[in-house]
Amino acid sequence: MRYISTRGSAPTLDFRDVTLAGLASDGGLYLPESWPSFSREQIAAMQGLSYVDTAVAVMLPFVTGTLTEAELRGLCTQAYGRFAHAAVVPLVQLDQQHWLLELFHGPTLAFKDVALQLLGLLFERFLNGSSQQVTVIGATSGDTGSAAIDALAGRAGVDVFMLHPKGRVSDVQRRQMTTVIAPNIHNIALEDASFDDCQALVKAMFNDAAFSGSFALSAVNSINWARLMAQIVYYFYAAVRLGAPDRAVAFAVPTGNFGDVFAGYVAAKMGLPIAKLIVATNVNDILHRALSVGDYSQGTVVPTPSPSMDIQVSSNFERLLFDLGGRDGHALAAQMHGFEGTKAMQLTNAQRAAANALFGSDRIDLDDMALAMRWAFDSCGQTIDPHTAIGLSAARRAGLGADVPVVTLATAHPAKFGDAVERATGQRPALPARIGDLFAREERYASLPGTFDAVTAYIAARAVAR
Ligand SMILES: Cc1ncc(COP(=O)(O)O)c(C=O)c1O
Ligand SMILES: N[C@@H](CCOP(=O)(O)O)C(=O)O
Repeated sequence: MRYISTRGSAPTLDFRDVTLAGLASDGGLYLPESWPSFSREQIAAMQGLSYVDTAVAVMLPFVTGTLTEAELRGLCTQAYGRFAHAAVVPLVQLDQQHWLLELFHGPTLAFKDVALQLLGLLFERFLNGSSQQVTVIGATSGDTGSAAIDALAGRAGVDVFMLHPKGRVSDVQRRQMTTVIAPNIHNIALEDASFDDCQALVKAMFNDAAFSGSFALSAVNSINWARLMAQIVYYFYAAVRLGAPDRAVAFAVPTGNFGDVFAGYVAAKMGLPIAKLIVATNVNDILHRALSVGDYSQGTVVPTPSPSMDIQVSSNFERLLFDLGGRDGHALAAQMHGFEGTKAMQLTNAQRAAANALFGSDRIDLDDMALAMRWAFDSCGQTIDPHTAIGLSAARRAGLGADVPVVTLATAHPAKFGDAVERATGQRPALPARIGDLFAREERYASLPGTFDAVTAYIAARAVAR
């Protein structure tokens, strides 16, 4: 399998190089040259497979030429062996129509572990025996950071510089990052910044020839193709359990950077019958505006109790526009450069119509988020986190036929957002025993102004030059 950039000018890469590369050298994002596809029989044959076996079946076409099936199986077994639930990602039924897919049983209690546990092992494998020293730069609104740090702490050949918006992640999220005291982990709290500012700085570092020429930069955000690849798996895993390929299933996805739901789009391209992908945003609603009225313009980020979705520039939307628009990289590069200049972009009618064939969207405010948390708690006995509640609220008012099963992706453990859960339900979820001492651990991080010069100077003083 070869990988091409959404902006049409970067070299095509194999799976190893695309995993280590992150952002493409033309500023675009990599995706496969073509989508692998499964027949109905191949999807039916996934019924009853374990999570690891499903992962191998779904991901093998993407790694062909770089990893053998046995190698991929070994990596998946190791990655998902660290999950605290035997099913890895259990499905929980809420009522006749609604299910939760619990993606938060990994080491850092969020869905990011599903991809980042594997990515950490891929880095180790691809760097093993090479003298290459990779500098990972990442941006986080709370969950990517801790999952990446858990996956990469102490690994040889990798330094991690993780930027988070100071004061805009939950205390549990911050401590999950800043209490990992390993020599290759560097947490940076950006002052007066949003996640979008952190993400823009990461992209600026990749796009700065002098800086990116000095270090072997790599990414752990969902701009890295391997992140999305690992997330495609759970759409197949859930859907076959609910009747696919004979029955189409809908998914409601709490969304920020459009990575998780783009993985669902890829599953559909690969042949999985998906009735609808419901894009659920909080009041930071750029994706809802884009999908409902074509208005993809960057608003000001408003801090909310679902901080991981406080995002107003959704990186992976570029991948969707590329694929929907006939994969014309040069046309898309012009459209994206326009957006980067004006911070606004109107989708064409053709782009909107193509997107609306599969996607629906909704914007969930604080009251509706709290109502969904209460409904799950009072009527179904489930404690859910604010991000999951936004997905569930959108799922329940999507108006899908009663015969369509709707799976809401439960993206984080409720204990990561104890204050918001307690406000909505009156109960404070306990931290799982494995991180029960989180608030007793020492924290270490740097606080920096959110400028390119301050951040690059900090990194340059600590990273290993090429
Ligand atoms: C708990 C949680 N839910 C939802 C999201 C949104 O996912 P995505 O950015 O892939 O759309 C994130 C962060 O990305 C998250 O951490
Ligand atoms: N919600 C994320 C931010 C988006 O990051 P990505 O790695 O999925 O692109 C976070 O919690 O950090």
